[in-house]
Amino acid sequence: MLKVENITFTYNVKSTDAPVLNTIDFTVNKGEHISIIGESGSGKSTLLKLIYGEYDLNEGQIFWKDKEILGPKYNLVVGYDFMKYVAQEFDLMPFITVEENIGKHLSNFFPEEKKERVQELLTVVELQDFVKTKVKTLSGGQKQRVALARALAKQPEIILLDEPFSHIDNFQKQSLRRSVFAYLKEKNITCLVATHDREDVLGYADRMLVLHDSKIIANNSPQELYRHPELPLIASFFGEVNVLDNVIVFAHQLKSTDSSDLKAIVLRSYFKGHYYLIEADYQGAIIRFEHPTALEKNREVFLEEIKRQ
Ligand SMILES: Nc1ncnc2c1ncn2[C@@H]1O[C@H](COP(=O)(O)OP(=O)(O)OP(=O)(O)O)[C@@H](O)[C@H]1O
Repeated sequence: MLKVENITFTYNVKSTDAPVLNTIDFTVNKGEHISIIGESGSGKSTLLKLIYGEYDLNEGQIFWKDKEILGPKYNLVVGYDFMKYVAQEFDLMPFITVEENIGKHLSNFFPEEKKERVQELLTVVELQDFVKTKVKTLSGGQKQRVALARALAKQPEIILLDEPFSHIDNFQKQSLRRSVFAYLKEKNITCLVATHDREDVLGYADRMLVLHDSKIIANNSPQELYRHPELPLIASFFGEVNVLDNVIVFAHQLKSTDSSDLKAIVLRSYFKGHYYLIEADYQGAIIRFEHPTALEKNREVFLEEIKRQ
């Protein structure tokens, strides 16, 4: 189990700046999949780096099982064998092949096993055709996949992923995500994923931690946070949000009807695939709802709320 106990961290200890993270406290069970979300600059990467032991904490402690994770003040070499961290910058060796990068820390005593292991990992990250390719010739997305495979090579107990699919194109993202996350679950590897992308979360995360103003403002399952978002910030992670009479209403919970008290004037329609997102003026403020077709500007619409599914 990972225990993060009341940690506080400031990059510049001498400054009077507010801490980047303030009394952060949570636990993660073995094999659990946690998503860390929050606006840009909310401290997601910093939290992963602290868990990895890259910096010294100002206050608090971090434990993996009974082992305390310590920063550079106490450790000559950053990091532990049981934990891997895949940063946004991948830190690969450019002049050797994909195969050599992934197998770098695997034993050479059993060359057949090593080859099989590398092959297995290349399948997980869907990079089978690039075994002998030199890393420097790969695209950003391909490098990101090599970094993922390398982190998995020695089967860590816990893996920290910072925006793991940010460089992968949309054509491959879905299937790669399924493959990597299924692999982590199957091997019971605990994972913490910092992300902006709700597709990385929904369907995969057991729990979401939401960071805001240096604190954790929510720590719950995606289902629970979707059904009962306490703040627009949390709700907006799941989709377009309106606040009507202090109640959070998703755009997909509003539909047009023949008449209602909620009268709005259409401003703009956005094509979204199987629906249009309509932006309308409601009492001088913007309201957004979903509609099967585009609606012409200045048209009057009446909206009603449908229950959250
Ligand atoms: N090495 C550093 N030195 C000083 N300040 C830093 C350093 N790294 C990050 N920060 C600051 O700490 C805060 C949190 O940054 P962090 O990268 O953890 O946020 P994030 O939530 O991961 O952001 P993003 O979603 O944009 O990646 C930001 O205000 C950032 O400017």
